[in-house]
Amino acid sequence: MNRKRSQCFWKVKVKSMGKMKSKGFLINSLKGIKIMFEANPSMFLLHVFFTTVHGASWALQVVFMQKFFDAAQNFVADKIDLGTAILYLMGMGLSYALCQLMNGVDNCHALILNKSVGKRTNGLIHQSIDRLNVVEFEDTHRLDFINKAIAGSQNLVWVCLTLLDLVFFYTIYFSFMGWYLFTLKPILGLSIVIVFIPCILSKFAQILSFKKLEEQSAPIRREYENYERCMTDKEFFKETRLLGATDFFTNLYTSSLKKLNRLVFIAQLKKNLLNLILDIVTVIGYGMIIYMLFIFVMNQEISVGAFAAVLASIYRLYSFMSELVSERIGWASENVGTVENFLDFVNERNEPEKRMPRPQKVDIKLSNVSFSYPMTDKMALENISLTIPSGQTLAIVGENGSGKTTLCRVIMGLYEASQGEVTYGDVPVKNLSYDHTSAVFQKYCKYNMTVRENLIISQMDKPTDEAMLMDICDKSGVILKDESYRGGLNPMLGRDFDGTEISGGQWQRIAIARGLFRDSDLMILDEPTSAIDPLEETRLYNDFAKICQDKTAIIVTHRLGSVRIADRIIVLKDGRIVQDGKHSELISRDGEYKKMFESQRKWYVVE
Ligand SMILES: Nc1ncnc2c1ncn2[C@@H]1O[C@H](COP(=O)(O)OP(=O)(O)OP(=O)(O)O)[C@@H](O)[C@H]1O
Repeated sequence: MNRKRSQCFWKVKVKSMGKMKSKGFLINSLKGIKIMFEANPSMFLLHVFFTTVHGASWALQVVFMQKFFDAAQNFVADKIDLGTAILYLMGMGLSYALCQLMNGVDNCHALILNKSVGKRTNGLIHQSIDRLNVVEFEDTHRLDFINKAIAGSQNLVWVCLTLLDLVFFYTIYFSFMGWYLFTLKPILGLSIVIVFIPCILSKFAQILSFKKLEEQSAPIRREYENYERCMTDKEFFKETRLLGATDFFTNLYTSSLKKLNRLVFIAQLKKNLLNLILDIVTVIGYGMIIYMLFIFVMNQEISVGAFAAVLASIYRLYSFMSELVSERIGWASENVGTVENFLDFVNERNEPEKRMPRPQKVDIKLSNVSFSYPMTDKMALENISLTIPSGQTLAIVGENGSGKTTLCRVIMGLYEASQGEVTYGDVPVKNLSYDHTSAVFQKYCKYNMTVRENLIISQMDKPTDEAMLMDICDKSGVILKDESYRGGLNPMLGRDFDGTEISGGQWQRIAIARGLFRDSDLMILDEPTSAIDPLEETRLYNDFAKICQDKTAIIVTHRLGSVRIADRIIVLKDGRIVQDGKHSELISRDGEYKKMFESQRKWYVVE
């Protein structure tokens, strides 16, 4: 059948498949087939038709081959004329041509079907990802599951096509051959089955042993891929080169690779030994079948045409059987787990959550809020009670790891509190959408797009004009007349698409401009100024205070020189609020804030 289309997908590595509780190939394939049918019913039915004709064309070829050889023998014996013999020859030629044509049509249509179904599966995956709670991305098991679901969305078509081919191609061909051989001589049908049994068993043994190999080698592969990244990845290689650590990583890489090669070598050795034994059994089996055929044809129990047709078909039967078991079913059974993940993932929540628009000009209230990240018992936030009146500028300060970023995310509703509640007015934040909220994160995105697109992406539906964008750039410290921005708002940023690479500080300013562009009633700056010098940071925060005059604003920073613009400062320590007040109040009391401020005093001129 030569279905080359699946080859590249067989290379997909599925990790920890053995740990997955699978509902099985049949049930998942049937569910997947339903999705394929719904994606494009006419194309799906056309594919079933092509596959059936393709299967039947191989059967037809066997019939025409027998007919032609019999006709040739009859022509030599003067029983039929040349015209009739040529007709049979043409019939055999046409059946061969039909086979090749259907092979091409079937494979090509499978690719087209894959594209069409791919649109639907990608759409389903994107919808499901859009519905995820952000905190789920912090859970590595959950991330693993999502990654497998994404792989499943790509594998679904090929896994389901395996079932369709099994029913509409292989079953048609094998049933015909079984019937054909049995009607010729029952012993022939039986002998072929006997020769195939060890072949099928050995293929299954190989699948199992390679599955085991995949499980054993997955952690080693991750290990050496990590060492390889440390030497070659854009993010790593400069520092690795500077540290002179390339040899160190090369040694680690080589030793992991050795471990992996050893595992693969043992598995390959077993496989080759098994194949050798199998080949011997098959050759003996073939020899016996050919001997039987010879005896039958000599005794005139079967015709010369039947002898030739069976001889030609034995190899094809074997190769189809081997292709079906080791390649198609082998690959499908390895990857059906990912399809199951995909089906589970897209069915998790059928209805998109309906969230209300976020109310504006209301107080934000946190009542006894605690939060812990997935896969850890440690509380990142503990029993936080806080009311942020509408229009207040609140600064959150504290040492590294005290919970500032986590608190911002809980306030925005990106993370749901493990205990307690966050409300906007009277409405729990979990029932609200993210509109009227703007945030610039510590780890902001560097979109490889134009300056204009980098800004307007925060609110695509907002009408813009050049002057407004220029003004926002100005307030965020994006100096468009700088060399980097030749072309004003239009130059492409980032190297991915041959754009201009700008400095870390410039990227941060672009991120701030993006945050400012979005219409918002709540604005959060989670330390987006680490790559900007302190004086420029102070200027930015002063501008920010003016922009946020009628908004609720939350700023997170380590540099206490900037927090004086805030109406109120809270100090976090180990996930708890330890101080709360204005700068002038906190500086006059002994406590965390004063300690932090004193240690930074040398940076600032204190009025
Ligand atoms: N993804 C995560 N999974 C588990 N724990 C996390 C995760 N992210 C943060 N934490 C933990 O939660 C606590 C609070 O982290 P958070 O990032 O909120 O602190 P922070 O005050 O913003 O730190 P920094 O000043 O370094 O940005 C820390 O103990 C941190 O180790």
